[in-house]
Amino acid sequence: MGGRPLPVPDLHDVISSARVVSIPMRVKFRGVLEREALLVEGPVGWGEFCPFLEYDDVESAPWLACALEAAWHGFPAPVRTSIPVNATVPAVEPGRVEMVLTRFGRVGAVKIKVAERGQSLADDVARVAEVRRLLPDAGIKLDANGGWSTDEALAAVDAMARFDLQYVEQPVADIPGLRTVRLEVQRRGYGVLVAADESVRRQEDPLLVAREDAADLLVIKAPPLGGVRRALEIIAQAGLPAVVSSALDTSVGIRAGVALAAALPELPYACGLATVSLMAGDVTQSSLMPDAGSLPVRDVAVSRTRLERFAAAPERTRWWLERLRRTHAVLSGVRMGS
Ligand SMILES: O=C(O)CCC(=O)C1=CC=C[C@@H](O)[C@@H]1C(=O)O
Ligand SMILES: [Mg+2]
Repeated sequence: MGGRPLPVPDLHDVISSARVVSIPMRVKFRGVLEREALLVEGPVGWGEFCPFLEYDDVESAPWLACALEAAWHGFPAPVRTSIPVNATVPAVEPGRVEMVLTRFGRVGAVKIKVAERGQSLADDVARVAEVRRLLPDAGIKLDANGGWSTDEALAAVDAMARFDLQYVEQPVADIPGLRTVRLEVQRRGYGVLVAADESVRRQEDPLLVAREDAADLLVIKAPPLGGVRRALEIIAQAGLPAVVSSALDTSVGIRAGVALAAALPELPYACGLATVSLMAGDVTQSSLMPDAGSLPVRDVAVSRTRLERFAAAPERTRWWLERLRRTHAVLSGVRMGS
């Protein structure tokens, strides 16, 4: 698809600068309490390779392409200087919502995790109600990570539309289900939109959801799509509004998301790029954290001291370097951006 593939640097050059970090989370997020990432330094800066641990090498290959783009090629020209961002509230109990929100400072929008395994609709309603109570004017979006059936998704929208929701992200797992939920929510007249996330980033064809008219907007993460340039192409071809979101990365990975959001011709919603606020550390002294609801579009200077402080245990470092070797082999076979 699209533009000229970027050359993949030699494994030796990639591995020689690789550093593995393990950063504790302040709040458990998607089951993760320690976020591990491998950072590489190339001729133009640092890149972050942090596919989730359960991903295989083929699924991880575009994540490496994204890291190598950042470190060896840099980013396309920005069209804006700051990016509006949302706070992200994990599936915590209502009593912890205020503490989580405090970490983000003043924001104009909040994304709330719902449909967590082991929790009920009543738990979701209580969490969303608490956010609405604390922030009466904020834009609210929900993210179910595909955790509902279509009936459950419709019941959830019935129960929570009164909180004035902007959109529900990936209410159900599959594309036909997403389309059903989208059309039925539209028919019920709630004015709540349906966004696709996993149906773009974990789908062999990231454009299928758009072709099937199954979503009103796309939530886009640069790493699973193979980097900023490739993500820009996919968004342009999809022809739908896009919200750029993080992969729960350090400020180095967030920088790629910021570059993507900065290069998009339109940016109608706050982006999910404030997640460094959920972490208890970073690899830079000047983290990409929100100030008055926005992130600046700027580079990130990596601190050697912090790479040391958060260095992963030797066996985890070995595991990541092996993963890097295997993924590099996959990527060299398919070429970046192809
Ligand atoms: O979009 C946001 O507000 C923050 C990022 C975020 O929610 C996610 C980051 C990484 C993994 C995902 O489970 C999750 C998501 O599903 O969007
Ligand atoms: Mg999501």
